[in-house]
Amino acid sequence: MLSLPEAFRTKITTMMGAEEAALFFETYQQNRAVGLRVNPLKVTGEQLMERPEFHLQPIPFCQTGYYYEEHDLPGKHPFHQAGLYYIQEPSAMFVAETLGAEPGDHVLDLCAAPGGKSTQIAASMQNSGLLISNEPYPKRAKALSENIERMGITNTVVTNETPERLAHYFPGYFDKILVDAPCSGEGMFRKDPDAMQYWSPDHVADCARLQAQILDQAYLMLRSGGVLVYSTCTFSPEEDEQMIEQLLEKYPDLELLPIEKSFGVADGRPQWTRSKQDELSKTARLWPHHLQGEGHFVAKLLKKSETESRRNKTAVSAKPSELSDFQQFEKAVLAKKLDGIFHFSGNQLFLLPFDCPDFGKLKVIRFGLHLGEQKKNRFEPNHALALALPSSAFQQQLALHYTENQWDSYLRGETLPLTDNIKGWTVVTIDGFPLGWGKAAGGILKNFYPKGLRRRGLK
Ligand SMILES: C[S@@+](CC[C@H](N)C(=O)[O-])C[C@H]1O[C@@H](n2cnc3c(N)ncnc32)[C@H](O)[C@@H]1O
Repeated sequence: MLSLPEAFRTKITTMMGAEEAALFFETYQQNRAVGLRVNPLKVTGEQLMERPEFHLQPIPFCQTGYYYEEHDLPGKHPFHQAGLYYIQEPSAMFVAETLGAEPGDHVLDLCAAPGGKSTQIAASMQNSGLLISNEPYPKRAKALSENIERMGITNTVVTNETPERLAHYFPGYFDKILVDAPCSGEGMFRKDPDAMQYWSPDHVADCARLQAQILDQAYLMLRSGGVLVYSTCTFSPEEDEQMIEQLLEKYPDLELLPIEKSFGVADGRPQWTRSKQDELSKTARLWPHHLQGEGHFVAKLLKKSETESRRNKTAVSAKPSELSDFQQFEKAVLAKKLDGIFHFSGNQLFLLPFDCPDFGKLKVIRFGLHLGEQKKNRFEPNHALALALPSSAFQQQLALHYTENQWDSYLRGETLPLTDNIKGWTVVTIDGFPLGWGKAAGGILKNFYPKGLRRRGLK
């Protein structure tokens, strides 16, 4: 049994009443449910359910979500490295479902690391349109960028910026914005007991102040007719219904949209606000005593007025003469031609979606698909390229199988023996799904699995 902060217990009991509070506290004596979200850019849920290594049950409030059993250890399976799924707390999966991003949209995920929701949003956009996935803390932005890469996402620019600087570049630009705000984390005490150490009524108030500032910038960046989703993983009304109450008072052109609720997803609680207006029950709460998942709050808003947008230039294309080494590589190694804006950042070549804007002086960690590096008179592919395409897009592959040991050696960075007489860049696959690059010469495959991702003792 977790020992919850006393002030938290008292607050919840006052808010809910003794009867409901008892049901709520009871959940802290039970194990939490664990989930993974299948990556539809690469695989279907049915394909994974057929595998004997996994014991999956659908999560009813997320189309691509599944509960797994703890002993399945999906984080250690090579399919994880191949980006076939993202391990994610089940309730968190409801948030991106609510945003409803579609192919062709311009979407901003303003507080995005480590990327659970961004990877879900990009999947629902089927890699078409533009997602800007932002995180202000550099280390967290790096983890976000790695997850975007692992999941084979190509329509996303990862930025490491403050909301204020982004708003300067992108006023009135986005069709959809997600603010999955930094919060007091009350809903994650079971998942992350350390969060209890930081909890205090003052911390709740500090979080609420920061959330209001972030929302001001998100509002500026939303176009007229655009949709803003705000979410937290906390129960405190100051960060939830009261935050939305204040937002609606400050911006009368925002309107709450209904959220489809079933399978235990509950209404927001207007009775925990000053105005008690019914409208606030359109927001959603996910409670651990109502469903198999942790605590979350979600609100969905529509912006009705115009914000003047700025004319963004389009990202700069590489000159045809700069692309000759890449084109030679493309012809020799890939089975299909790539299309989009080819863009150099230093000597790194990226492929951007066609209408991608110029990012000026903003700090960008990843521009769309990282194709590789222009070396002296040759082109070297990036890991991201192996993970973004299906195995059929490569001319040569070394096919590894889960039931054999070689995949473990590959992920540790070892060279692999070859039986075929192949030469040059080769994609390494695990049961047909790309894992990374190798380069064949003299009967062995030199390992190009990125050093930073190599692990010891995966099994
Ligand atoms: C709840 S977490 C986001 C989780 C993420 N959306 C996901 O699904 O994986 C909130 C994030 O907001 C970031 N953050 C903190 N201060 C911020 C600010 N002023 N503006 C934007 N993001 C901020 C935190 O570093 C953290 O990564």
